[in-house]
Amino acid sequence: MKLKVKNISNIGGVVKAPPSKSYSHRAVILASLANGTSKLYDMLYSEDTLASINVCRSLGAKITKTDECLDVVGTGGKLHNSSTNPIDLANSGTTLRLMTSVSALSDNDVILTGDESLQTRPMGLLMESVKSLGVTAESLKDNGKAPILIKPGYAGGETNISGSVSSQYISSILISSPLSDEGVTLFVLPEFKSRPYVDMTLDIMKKFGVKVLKGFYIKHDDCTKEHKNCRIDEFKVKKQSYIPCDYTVEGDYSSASYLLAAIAINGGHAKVLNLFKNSKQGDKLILEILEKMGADITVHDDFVEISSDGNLKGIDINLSNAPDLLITVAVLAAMADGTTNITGVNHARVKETDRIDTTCRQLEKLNCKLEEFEDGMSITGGVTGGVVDSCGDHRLAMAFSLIGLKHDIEIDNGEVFDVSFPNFIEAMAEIGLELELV
Ligand SMILES: O=C(O)C1=C[C@@H](OP(=O)(O)O)[C@@H](O)[C@H](O)C1
Ligand SMILES: C=C(OP(=O)(O)O)C(=O)O
Repeated sequence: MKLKVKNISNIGGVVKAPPSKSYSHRAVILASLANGTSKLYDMLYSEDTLASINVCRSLGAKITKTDECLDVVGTGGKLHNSSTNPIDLANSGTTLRLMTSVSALSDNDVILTGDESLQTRPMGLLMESVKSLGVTAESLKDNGKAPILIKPGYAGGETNISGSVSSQYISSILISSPLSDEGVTLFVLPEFKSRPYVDMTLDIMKKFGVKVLKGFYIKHDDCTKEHKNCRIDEFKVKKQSYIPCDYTVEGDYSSASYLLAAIAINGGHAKVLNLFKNSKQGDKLILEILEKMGADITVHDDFVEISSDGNLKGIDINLSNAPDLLITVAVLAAMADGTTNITGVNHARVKETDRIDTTCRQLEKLNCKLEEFEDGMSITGGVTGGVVDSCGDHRLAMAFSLIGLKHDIEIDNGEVFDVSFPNFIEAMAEIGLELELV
């Protein structure tokens, strides 16, 4: 279906950010591993988080959605796979990565797979790293990708992994490690990308009663100024149990980036509720980005206020810790004056799509001047209207719809926002941008 603008009226107002996708995945997985009943409030029910709920059910958690919350009776870490078929995780990289290590706690085989895009997501480093922990995870097509067969058994011990491809591997090992036979010591080798997602993992593990000891070393041989190429992080997780917890999911800064960017591009004033000042989400960086581009941002304890006159300027920005902002920032750049240089996002090439490639190709269709690099892109402001394709990537569909504030745009395969932000159309309408699927 095509996503396009139906009407634009009085851009601005008050809107609630949807619940965090990353915390929703983690909440249901940790509650499923806990010994007893957890109540999860304000969960995101999107295609991706439903994949996590479904796989947790298949592995033995009793999960009921009530009017108030998601009720999860956990397994105490004693998993059993009731599914005789491969478990379909649809488009969700987070579920595939986090559940690969967790599935080794099952007393029978588990096969995890997903849609065509998910079957392109790299899994090799994770499978290799958990081998040293006594976990057998193998790619059934022998290409380092899903479908992945995970055998029972998780001894624990010591292992290391490069942080340069996906932080989800690190979160996966951390989440599963307290339930291994002897606990885990994990070393993360540089460069550690998307680190705030691991901070979020540690944050919610603590809420579910699990302690992780953190340390780091500097390996001075090839030390650079920022230490980013010589820091080795260490995480020590003793054998311990998850304690059930009543947990409320905070708002999502990645999803909120579309709401905030709409105001920045068009001009206007809005309050976006449910965004917390002390959040651990790396995508909070959108606030700094918008401010640097020329919007006025006020951060309150639990909401963000934005004002803009619609005049934005290009900036230099490293998105190594906030790769999900890439397409939002690229669209902001295309609507700004001057040049924006985006760096640090080689890992955005292995997401739902190769996001550097897909974003550049779609912007080119709108006559945007840009240069593509291995780890980012340089974009000079100025676009026309036109027809683009989401390439099946939810963030591409949502970000490109913002161009509709100034130009006629149609996004083919535009319905994919259900992956992370099912009420995207309703939320955008609340701030005056009425979109439709035709
Ligand atoms: O752990 C998570 O919840 C996520 C980690 C990030 O992936 P990488 O660590 O692969 O960059 C991010 O892009 C993804 O949307 C969600
Ligand atoms: C990369 C993303 O998610 P995942 O890795 O869970 O597919 C995303 O939501 O942009």
